[in-house]
Amino acid sequence: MINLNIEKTFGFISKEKVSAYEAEVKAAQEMLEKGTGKGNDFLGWLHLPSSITKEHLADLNATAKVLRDNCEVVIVAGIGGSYLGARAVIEALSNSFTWLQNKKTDPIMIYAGHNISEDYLYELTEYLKDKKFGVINISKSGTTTETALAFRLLKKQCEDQRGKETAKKVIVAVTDAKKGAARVTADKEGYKTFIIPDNVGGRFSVLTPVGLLPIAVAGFDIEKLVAGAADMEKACGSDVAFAKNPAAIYAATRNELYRNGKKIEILVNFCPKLHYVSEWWKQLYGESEGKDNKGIFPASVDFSTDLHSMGQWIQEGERSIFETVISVEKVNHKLKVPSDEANLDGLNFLAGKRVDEVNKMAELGTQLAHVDGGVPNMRIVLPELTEYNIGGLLYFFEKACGISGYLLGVNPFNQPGVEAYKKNMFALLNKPGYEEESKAIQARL
Ligand SMILES: O=P(O)(O)OC[C@H]1O[C@](O)(CO)[C@@H](O)[C@@H]1O
Repeated sequence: MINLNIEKTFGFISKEKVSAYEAEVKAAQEMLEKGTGKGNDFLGWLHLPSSITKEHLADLNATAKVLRDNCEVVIVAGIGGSYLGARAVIEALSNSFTWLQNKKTDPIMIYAGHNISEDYLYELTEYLKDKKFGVINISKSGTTTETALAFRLLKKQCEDQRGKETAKKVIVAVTDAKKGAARVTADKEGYKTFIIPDNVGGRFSVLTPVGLLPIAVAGFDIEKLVAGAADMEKACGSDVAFAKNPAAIYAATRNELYRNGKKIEILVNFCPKLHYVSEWWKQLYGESEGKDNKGIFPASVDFSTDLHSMGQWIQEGERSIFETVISVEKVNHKLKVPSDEANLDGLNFLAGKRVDEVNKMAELGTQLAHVDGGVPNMRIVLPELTEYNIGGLLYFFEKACGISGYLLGVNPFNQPGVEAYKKNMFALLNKPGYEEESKAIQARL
């Protein structure tokens, strides 16, 4: 279970002011529970962990086995909420170099449909030429251009390379029950499909088949992931006292910081495996809160890597930021710094120490330096990188996001702003149905 510490924000905001959010948070929790707030048709994530059945997990694991048995590479085609959650979990739990090892017990997971780079797609299709590959096509709307484009290429290549019958077996669709082109194709081709519930938005969908299927295919235990999320659902429940509820405290603290001019939250890790947890978190908070000309800007850094690039800005730039650090208490492996008689690099003062001890001192030193430099600091401790803990972390962030959005006074469950670029792109590409927009945009060029 995670542990949240907000002590190092108290030089900047007061404990009393955070505690004073209790009533506001209670109201936000009630809006979520009773479905009386904005975006109330998208609350399916709220009690999702505790409602996932054993049968559903067994169905996912059975499909994952088909892909694992028949594929050396599996492509997860999706964008935003339709790939970030899966990638966040898979990368957090994977050996950093698995994909380079010769003896593989799990399929290589590759992501596509999250960009429109011709080089990326060309290089991917080239790489796949001699591979037994499968595809998980993930799109809630079933019409997202980036994903549909990649899937068109991958479907054709899979059928050409592996034959239509095998392709049918190794292509799985995760999409809406009825709507969208991905559903039409899956039904027509007879693919195995999983449904994304109507009332779960993309960025809250990691615990639906959107995240669970790829995570199971990659070889991780989705039962433990869901168990961790379910325990966190309890720990962050509306019946848990404000002071003991981590989602409530996190939501209150970040809103109090925002109201005091801290407009940017930087999610920090000291473990590169967590890079995609930050990417997932950025979409979750960015799409949920960045609207009506309001919202904390969610940013992220990987330390100590980025201390050597962004560290200067964070230490001495404009004081409009705060940090939320995810700290992993216990690493998976042991590696000690060797001693060296010549000591040419002068590192013998570290000899015999675990590498993680050096990392932890970098973490502590950074926290003290940044707080001294005027950066409020929250700390989330994860006991270990396991399915259970990651499941808990993801649900914690989701619950806090729902509360935080209501504290901010926005609808945390829509994303009208992302349509603007799509409309222009379709107009520029002369998509049927966009004739008027095409004319108007051409006149502006
Ligand atoms: O699952 P879909 O419908 O392809 O959408 C992918 C992503 O695109 C968005 O709809 C934004 O356009 C996100 O909210 C979503 O996670």
